[in-house]
Amino acid sequence: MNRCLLIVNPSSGRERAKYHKQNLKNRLETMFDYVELRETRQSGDATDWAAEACVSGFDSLFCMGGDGTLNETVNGLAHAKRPIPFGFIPLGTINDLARALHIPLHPEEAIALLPRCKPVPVDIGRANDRYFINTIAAGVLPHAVGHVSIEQKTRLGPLAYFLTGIKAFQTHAPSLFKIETENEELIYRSPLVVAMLTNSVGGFRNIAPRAKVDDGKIWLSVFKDFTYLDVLKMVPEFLSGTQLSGEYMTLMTLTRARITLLDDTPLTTNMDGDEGPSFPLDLEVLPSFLSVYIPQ
Ligand SMILES: Nc1ncnc2c1ncn2[C@@H]1O[C@H](COP(=O)(O)OP(=O)(O)OP(=O)(O)O)[C@@H](O)[C@H]1O
Repeated sequence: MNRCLLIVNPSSGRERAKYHKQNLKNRLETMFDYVELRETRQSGDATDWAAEACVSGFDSLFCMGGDGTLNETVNGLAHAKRPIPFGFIPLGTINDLARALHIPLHPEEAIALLPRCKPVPVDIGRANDRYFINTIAAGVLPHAVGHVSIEQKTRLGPLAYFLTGIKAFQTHAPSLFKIETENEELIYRSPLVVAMLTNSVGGFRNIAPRAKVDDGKIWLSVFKDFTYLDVLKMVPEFLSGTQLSGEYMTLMTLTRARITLLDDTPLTTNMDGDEGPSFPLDLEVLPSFLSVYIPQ
């Protein structure tokens, strides 16, 4: 018997799950003999249930929620010895992984496509003792983005992050980072460092457009220190979707790195849209570690 666990975060995406969960369960029941629906009540539920699903006889796992729910689910799967294939229905504001994997951003469309989905290998990243599937970032932008309110997200969607970021650059102070890779040790003063596994960051594809979910690489972008005028100059390039030039950032690929903050001023990190681990960061890519249901 084919068993599937469905994890739904009822609070994600302005509480829209209630409109889609039954439709999603019905659709999954056409693909699996048994579908168990569980709704999260608090932070940590999705991680615990995903880890448990891998050892209690479930064959696949689906989740519906925003990037936070997705990251929690990935962390549960990553801690398992043998992670089961998983799929997700995006409900959040940005949904970077869905964008990178061409999963429709509208839940109804994503649900309708499920019978045409197959599990394919996808890289994940480790940052200290946690895992990410999209990005880990540090600097003025992630710091400001972490303070975007639910009201702003509801009113403006992804634009809320963009406008907050632009505003943050006006008063930014760059930080001093040491980046130790497999081959070298680099020192940068930078307002923003982003490690990516996919080509979508904050809904934009300008930083590492050639990144692929299964290329076995972390794409590390270190932004150069720039003035507010530079930021204004960058806006049209950013909105047009073309890759940001070397004038604004240094882009490198690696499989592991240690990033140390050399300043005394503390800096938070943002991992897959929520607060991430503290410095120093030990990053490593785990190539093709998870199987994710993707439309074929
Ligand atoms: N029943 C619940 N009520 C409130 N919060 C919950 C509940 N279940 C889980 N959570 C927490 O909600 C957090 C936010 O969820 P998630 O990121 O999926 O939604 P979102 O904030 O709407 O999406 P996004 O960040 O992409 O805009 C999760 O990290 C999780 O810990």
